Amino acid sequence: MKKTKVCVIINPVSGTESKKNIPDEVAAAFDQKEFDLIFRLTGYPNHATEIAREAMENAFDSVLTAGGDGTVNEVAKALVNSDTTLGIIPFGSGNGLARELGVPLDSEKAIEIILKGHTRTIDYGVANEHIFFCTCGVGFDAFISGKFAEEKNRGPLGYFRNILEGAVDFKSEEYEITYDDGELKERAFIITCGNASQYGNEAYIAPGADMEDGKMNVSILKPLNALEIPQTTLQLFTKNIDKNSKMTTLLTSNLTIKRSHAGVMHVDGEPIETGKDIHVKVIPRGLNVFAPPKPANKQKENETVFSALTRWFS
Ligand SMILES: Nc1ncnc2c1ncn2[C@@H]1O[C@H](COP(=O)(O)OP(=O)(O)OP(=O)(O)O)[C@@H](O)[C@H]1O
Repeated sequence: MKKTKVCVIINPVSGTESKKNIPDEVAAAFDQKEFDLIFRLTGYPNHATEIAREAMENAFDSVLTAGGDGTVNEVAKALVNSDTTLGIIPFGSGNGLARELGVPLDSEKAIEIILKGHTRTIDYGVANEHIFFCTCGVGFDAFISGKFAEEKNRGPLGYFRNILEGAVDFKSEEYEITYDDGELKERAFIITCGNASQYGNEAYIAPGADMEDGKMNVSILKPLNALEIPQTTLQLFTKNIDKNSKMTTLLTSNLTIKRSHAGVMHVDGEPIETGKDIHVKVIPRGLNVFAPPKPANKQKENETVFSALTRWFS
């Protein structure tokens, strides 16, 4: 019988936890009579894309990634529109795609999900030729992603420190936005295109987004004053930010953002320098990924502060 070929890509620097036991954990879980396993460590940024492309060209059935959203993005963008399935063993700081798909953050349970073999085929987005799976955008979040890229502490504390420091330096810009049903001009603190509903870390910037609807939810948040920040932060973590009076939400498959000068945007949390104009589109159902079945009613459940805190600390 032909064995199933599985390539496991490990990013040794993502997140805060050690990955040294991952090869043993995966090798113990997969029956070697059924699976051919190879393990590869990434040595530099974008190395994961090269490894995943090689695996795809060599007819690997699946590529598993032990890393965060940056590594998942690097692997997944090599696998789009192919028969090779992505598996996620979350080891990042934000783990946005894993959380969005209901993949457990515990590595043993994530491996179980992969072994169960249930897959989903999700949409992905392209922003000026850069592929994303969760979110891309401009404004404060892109500014913070640039600061976080230089941060040594990759955990949530590093994020919080950068957010607090960034709030002092950041200036909102004016944008012209064209989407499927019209156009608008807005000064914005954040413009986020959500294929997924969250950035990662359960921060729900686009609570209504669905990864299988062929569309993105665009969240445009106007500049906030100091008194509005606590409530907006609470709404971000309780899936209620779409109710904020400063938020406009668009549902679209294409979007153009024009700004007065070139600058940074983020793509799945990674900062990228790009031009004045940003074109974003959704490619429907382009990535196969191991995940638990989608809940029957993926209507967003609003959360209480208590349930959000429980999720964070559990
Ligand atoms: N050997 C390496 N040395 C330095 N950087 C690497 C190496 N291998 C991969 N990278 C880079 O590490 C970066 C961070 O990885 P990743 O995004 O997976 O983790 P994270 O930022 O901690 O998690 P998350 O994106 O979920 O917040 C990626 O941009 C990737 O290109």
